[in-house]
Amino acid sequence: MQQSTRPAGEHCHLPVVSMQNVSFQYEQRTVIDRLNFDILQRDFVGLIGSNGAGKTTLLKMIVGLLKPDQGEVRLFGTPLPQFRDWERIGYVPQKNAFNPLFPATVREVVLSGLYGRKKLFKRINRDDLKKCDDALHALRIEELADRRIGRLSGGQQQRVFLARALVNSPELLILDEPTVGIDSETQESFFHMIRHMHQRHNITFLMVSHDLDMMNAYLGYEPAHASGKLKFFVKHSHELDNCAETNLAHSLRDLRLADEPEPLTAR
Ligand SMILES: Nc1ncnc2c1ncn2[C@@H]1O[C@H](COP(=O)(O)OP(=O)(O)OP(=O)(O)O)[C@@H](O)[C@H]1O
Repeated sequence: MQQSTRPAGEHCHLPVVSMQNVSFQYEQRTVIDRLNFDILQRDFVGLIGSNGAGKTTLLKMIVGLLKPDQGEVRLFGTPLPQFRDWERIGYVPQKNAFNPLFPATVREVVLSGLYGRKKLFKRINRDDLKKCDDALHALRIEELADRRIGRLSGGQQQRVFLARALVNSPELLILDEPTVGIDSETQESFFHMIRHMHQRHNITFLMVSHDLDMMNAYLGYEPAHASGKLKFFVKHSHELDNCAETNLAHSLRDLRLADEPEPLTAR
């Protein structure tokens, strides 16, 4: 098994996710086998693998929904069992499907991203509403704010979940096939937006996608690391030895899905 060899620098390349010798089994069947891999600040990691390769399982372990059978996961340097700063992480799970009768509005779903795991009953203040409006604006769904989530199309719901993941201005955004069910124009616009977020907004990405064209165009053709059937494609937002540009603007307000997406080309 290959080990990740990239250096973790001292400045803006500290490990955001660190996986050491991580294994996971479902009922005696090994899905992840002694994985060693670090995601550094401002990396964009594209995770590719065939159906059943263990991609979703890995993401669930990183967000604490599954516990590794062996090895250790650290988030921002803290062992996962002790990690509490969940607002630093935005997660968009795969295939969010809502019962049409589910009563929450789009605004309520996006606001629920602010509560995190420790502030379930937090009162909503003006600042929260502003953050929500900015997230709705970024995903171009302001006009859906008062609609019931269960009555939206799959693609519209997906945008709502992205807005929910962005509402805390997370440092790490984890996306599990985020464009499934979204039309191809919106997909291009979405990729354009996340590339922009990666390059200009100091966000680290871990994204599962079956869209090889997009992955290859942005992240190249050679995976930086492979483990079992999982392949990790990595692009850092700048040269690893040039951290001068660390203080980038980080504002949701500046983000917005483009009307006319730019063509998808490698930088
Ligand atoms: N709750 C579960 N119980 C038992 N086996 C499971 C469970 N969830 C997933 N698996 C199995 O573990 C393997 C990895 O599943 P996982 O969902 O992580 O794959 P994936 O790479 O995300 O696949 P896909 O591209 O199809 O989404 C699969 O063989 C799957 O059948």
